[in-house]
Amino acid sequence: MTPHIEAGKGDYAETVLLPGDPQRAEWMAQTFLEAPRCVNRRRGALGFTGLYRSRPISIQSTGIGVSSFLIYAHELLDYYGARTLIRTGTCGGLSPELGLRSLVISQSARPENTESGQVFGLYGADTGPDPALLARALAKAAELGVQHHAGLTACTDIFYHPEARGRYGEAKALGALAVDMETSALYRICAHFGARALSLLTVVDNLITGEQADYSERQALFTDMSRLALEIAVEAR
Ligand SMILES: O=P(O)(O)O[C@H]1O[C@H](CO)[C@@H](O)[C@H]1O
Ligand SMILES: O=c1cc[nH]c(=O)[nH]1
Repeated sequence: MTPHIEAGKGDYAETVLLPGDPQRAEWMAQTFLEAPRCVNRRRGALGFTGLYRSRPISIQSTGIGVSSFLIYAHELLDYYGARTLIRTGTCGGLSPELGLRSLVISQSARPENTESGQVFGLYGADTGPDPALLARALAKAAELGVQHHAGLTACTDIFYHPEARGRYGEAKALGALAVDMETSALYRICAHFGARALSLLTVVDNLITGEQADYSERQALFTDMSRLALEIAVEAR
């Protein structure tokens, strides 16, 4: 076990899907995995291991923001031997085309994180997803007929910001599609540990139009993202 995870060594698969929300982790495990087993309940950060297409896959919730995310990612990579981390997160759309339920494949993440951004400077240059995982995601999405947007995403530490909709000017000028609170950390920490990373995000609100998905209806939005992540995961070796 680790300070934040009660599972034993060997309880996690080498490939771990990472939603922020523990309820999404539970829904994904119960909906898509065969014989899902809960391996972590500590602090309510639910984690599960089961089978998808006969291959062991884990799903671990990571909480909100880089600080929480890095604790789970670090312990999975450093102690549990995870080699592939695929985030299945939510995000806010940064252009009107990114309506509710749009699926975003993050091809690179621009950090607006404060302290963690400085610490990540110690880890080396900016980085993105594993190229092979990204290529597989694009191919699988096409094969499965899953509509998606692939491109730059922004990553922030601050959900409620005084500048509200006026934010992300620079990122938007660079073409950023959406914003979340963990993807740049995922790409950095996996590069540091020599592991593979990819971030898939579903739009649950739009910062330009102001539309928002109701929490109670959200799970229905996550089917495409979850299936795509699992189809990519079973081929990750
Ligand atoms: O739904 P998750 O995966 O937690 O992702 C997004 O939702 C949270 C904010 O509501 C942040 O963690 C953000 O990145
Ligand atoms: O980080 C996030 C996630 C969802 N919606 C947002 O506006 N930001």
